[in-house]
Formats: sequence, C-alpha cells, structure tokens
Amino acid sequence: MAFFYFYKMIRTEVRHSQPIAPSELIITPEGAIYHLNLRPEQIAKNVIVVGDQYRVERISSHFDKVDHKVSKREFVTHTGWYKGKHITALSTGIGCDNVDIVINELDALANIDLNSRLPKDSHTSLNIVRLGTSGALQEDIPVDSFVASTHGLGFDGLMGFYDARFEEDEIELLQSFKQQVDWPADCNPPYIVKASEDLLSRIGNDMYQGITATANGFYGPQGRSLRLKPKVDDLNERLNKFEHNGHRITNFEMETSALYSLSSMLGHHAVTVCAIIANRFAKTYSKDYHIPVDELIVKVLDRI
Ligand SMILES: O=P(O)(O)O[C@H]1O[C@H](CO)[C@@H](O)[C@H]1O
Ligand SMILES: O=c1cc[nH]c(=O)[nH]1
Repeated sequence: MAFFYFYKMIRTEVRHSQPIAPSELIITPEGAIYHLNLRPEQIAKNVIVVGDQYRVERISSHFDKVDHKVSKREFVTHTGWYKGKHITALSTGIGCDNVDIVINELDALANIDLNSRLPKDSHTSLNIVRLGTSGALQEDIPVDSFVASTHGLGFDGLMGFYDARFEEDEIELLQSFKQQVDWPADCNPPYIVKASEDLLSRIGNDMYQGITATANGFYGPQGRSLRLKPKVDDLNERLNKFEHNGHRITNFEMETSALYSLSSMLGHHAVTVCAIIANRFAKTYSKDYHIPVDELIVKVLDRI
C-alpha cells in the first residue's frame, strides 16, 4: 500500500504508463543501476551517505556482518547488519550533482521494478542520514562539535531543474533570507527545504541545530580566497547575521539541500549531521577530525 500523505513537498511524480526507456533508466547487463552499480537486493532501508569514500569502511568496520561490498567511481557501498539493524553505508563523493545521481538511483532501486521498468505499486520509504564534515558559520559552534541540519539552504541550483514546490514555512524562511541577505542576482537562486522531523529528533537531539548552507564549491562559493578574489566580500558575514524566528545559519557544506529536496519529493526521510572541522569565524581547524567523525559514526549507527 502506498502512503503519500507525509511528503513535505507536493509530489510532482511522473506517472509512467510505458516502460522507462533504456536511455533514461540505465541498467547494466548484470542488472545493476548505472552509476551505483547496485542491484535492488543490495541496499537496506536505512542508508548512511558520506562524501568521502574511505568513510564507508570506517562505518562498516562496526557492522556485525557485511553482506555486500560494491564500488564504481566514487560510489562505494557496504551493506550489512549492526545490532540487528540492516544498514547501507554509501559514498556520494562531493557535491549536489553527485547527490542527484545517488538519490535518483537509490530511489529507482527501491521503487522501480528494474525488469518491467515501471514504478512499483507499493512505495518504500528510505531513511537517509548524511554523515558529513562541515565548516561552522557561527563563532560559538566549536570545531569537533556536531551540527544537525534543520534545513538545507541550497546555493547549488539543482532545484531549478525540477518541478519542485515548497511548503509555506520553507517559502517564508526563504523570503526572509532574501530580504536580509541581499543575495547576489547572478548567483543561483537559493531554496530552502526542511529535514525529516522524525530523523532530526532521533539522531540530532543532543547536537547543535540550524540551517545548513549548501555551497556549490569549497572556495569561492564558501567565501574562501586563496589567490582568487570573491565577488562579494562579506557574504559569510551576511549569512552569519541572518536570523528568522530563532533560525540561524550554522554551517557550510556541499550536499544537504539536494539530499533534502530530492528525498522529500521522492517520499524518503533525510537528515544531515556533520562533524564541524573548521570554524570560519574563529578561524580554527580540528587537530584530528577523524576523532569526532568516528564518534559521530557510532552515534548515528546507534540511533538510525
Ligand atoms: O566530508 P564530506 O561528507 O565529503 O562533506 C564535506 O566535505 C567536502 C568538502 O571538503 C564536501 O563534500 C562537504 O560537504
Ligand atoms: O569548511 C568546510 C569544511 C568541510 N566541508 C565544507 O564544505 N566546508
């Protein structure tokens, strides 16, 4: 039976009456989806996504049993069992363009019959937790602490290519952002999407919480200047000062807005939790970020 009522964004799903063509839904001769190289039986309902492919092994080293290890390009997947829970750890690589591939292909594995090439009658909702690293945009959030993202604030432009529709509170927050921040006209139009409330409270309860700005680069788009000058000098200061009904922008990373928006539209639950490895206002950097990342891995595994 399909349950659609909990979706945050209004679904604009395509209703296929004909099989999806081989050029659109690409399946290998082994029956695996194109980029992830996975077959449907190789993923669990609980999925931990990470940017760095080497973090997958750090997660699965805690598993009691690993059933599948598959990799292709930067997409490394380990599926197994942790204290009776079936979990997939999967690397996305860096950036929203990769998240577009990962979430669409994960959803296809869960919700499209790869033989008939038609969406299944019953919908499977995945729990997707992004376990990342991030830079704090507030001085009081120290390196080696954890931030759970209440919202993704997308500067990546991905939603411009989908028929995405947002909820009223997301639109209100975005309006307030546009008024306060004076967003540069020739940058991608920003968008805001909420986390899954259930996953946020289950996984991020004891963490700093706030809006996560998702940038489409690590340097210029996050206000870093090595040998190139940013177009807007004080963008990070403007992000730092933004406030709306108690919401503030806590951190920068590069995947959350795409994860939240695509998951929401496709009927999955998603949350991001990050280890803060740099503080952009205190100008500090973690002495060894693997320590908080490993701590975060255990928290997520115990709570997912
Ligand atoms: O540590 P991961 O999960 O890759 O996350 C962060 O680190 C990368 C940049 O160094 C970006 O992917 C950013 O989102
Ligand atoms: O500052 C940072 C740190 C990690 N990841 C980012 O995207 N930015």
